[in-house]
Amino acid sequence: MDNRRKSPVVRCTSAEKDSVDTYGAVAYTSDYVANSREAREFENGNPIGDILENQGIRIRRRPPTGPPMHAVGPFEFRLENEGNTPRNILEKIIWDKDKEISQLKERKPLSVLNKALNHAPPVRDFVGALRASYQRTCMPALIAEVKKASPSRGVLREDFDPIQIAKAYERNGATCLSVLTDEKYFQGSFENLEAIRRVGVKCPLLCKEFIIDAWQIYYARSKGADAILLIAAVLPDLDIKYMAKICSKLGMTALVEVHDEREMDRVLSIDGIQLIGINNRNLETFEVDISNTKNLLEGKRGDTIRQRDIMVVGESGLFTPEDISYVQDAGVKAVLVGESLIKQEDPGRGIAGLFGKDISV
Ligand SMILES: O=C(O)c1ccccc1NCC(=O)[C@H](O)[C@H](O)COP(=O)(O)O
Repeated sequence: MDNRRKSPVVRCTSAEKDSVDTYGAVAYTSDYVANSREAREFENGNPIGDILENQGIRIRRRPPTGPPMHAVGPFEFRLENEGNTPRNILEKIIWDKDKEISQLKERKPLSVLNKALNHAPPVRDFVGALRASYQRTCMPALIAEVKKASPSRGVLREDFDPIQIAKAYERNGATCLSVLTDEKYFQGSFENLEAIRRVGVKCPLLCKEFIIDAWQIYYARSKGADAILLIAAVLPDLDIKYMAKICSKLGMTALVEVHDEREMDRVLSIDGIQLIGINNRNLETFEVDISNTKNLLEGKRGDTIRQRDIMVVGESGLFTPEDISYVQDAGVKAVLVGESLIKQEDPGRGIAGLFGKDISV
């Protein structure tokens, strides 16, 4: 029997260690540390950097070397390290998130979070609610997004009251809510998530975050989240597998987001994924094209999804009843909508406008 995968000690070459640090594949502290890194080393015998490249992951977890600016000599000339400039907005968000999480983790280590989990509100069945809604209405279930601002559109709504918006969404037929928690780029917060649950909104809640560390899943649960987002463009397969496992242990749902064929194929090769989001927005360029949903659901991919009864969510750029019909015809059973609702004078009523009818009945 080959016991190597069970060994608790894994030695990386320095090149491997550098690429682990740069790409920052999840830093675990359990047996999984050994197993996942080991698995990575053994997968085709390649170092981590090559494995990520093989999976088409271009987003680096942190700058390759040193800080983006550094001081030189006694006069403190500041030099820009151009190699350390993020290649696109998604990479910039991830680099900032990485720093933010290391600080948060120091303040609230897992031992502290574990205690908080005992006081968290009970988990609601996010994917179950979407399935039930689709079966009941034969229309895509709505995940309505509580979103104040975004990097592509700036501030979407000045008079932003997350609790009133969440209540209005629920009253007007949303099945689930997506709550942005990133502060820097979306002006969201975990306080919003907590408050929405605390005031008695019953819709299951998706914590809309850039998850790059398993710690964030426990944190989201401690704040009342029922589901989290895993972005395939950012996370290697092993991270998705591991994080999806943590979700199911906590009773949560993982919404695994893809944007292109390659990401879809990667996610379909992972066992047990129940909910896949197809983002019509390219997070590197901000281009939005709803035909992306249709393209990714054509042919064999669509067949596999139907055979496995995977629920697909159409995400971003949905504004009209025609858009909803278009993605439904393509095969989605749920939609995730932010901008087109939040910009309405009455975001709750905006739901009837989006679907072309009142869906609260
Ligand atoms: O919305 C952005 O500008 C954005 C930029 C970088 C990363 C993620 C981003 N958005 C996340 C989402 O995909 C959307 O919030 C969500 O799908 C709703 O989209 P929309 O209905 O178009 O607001």
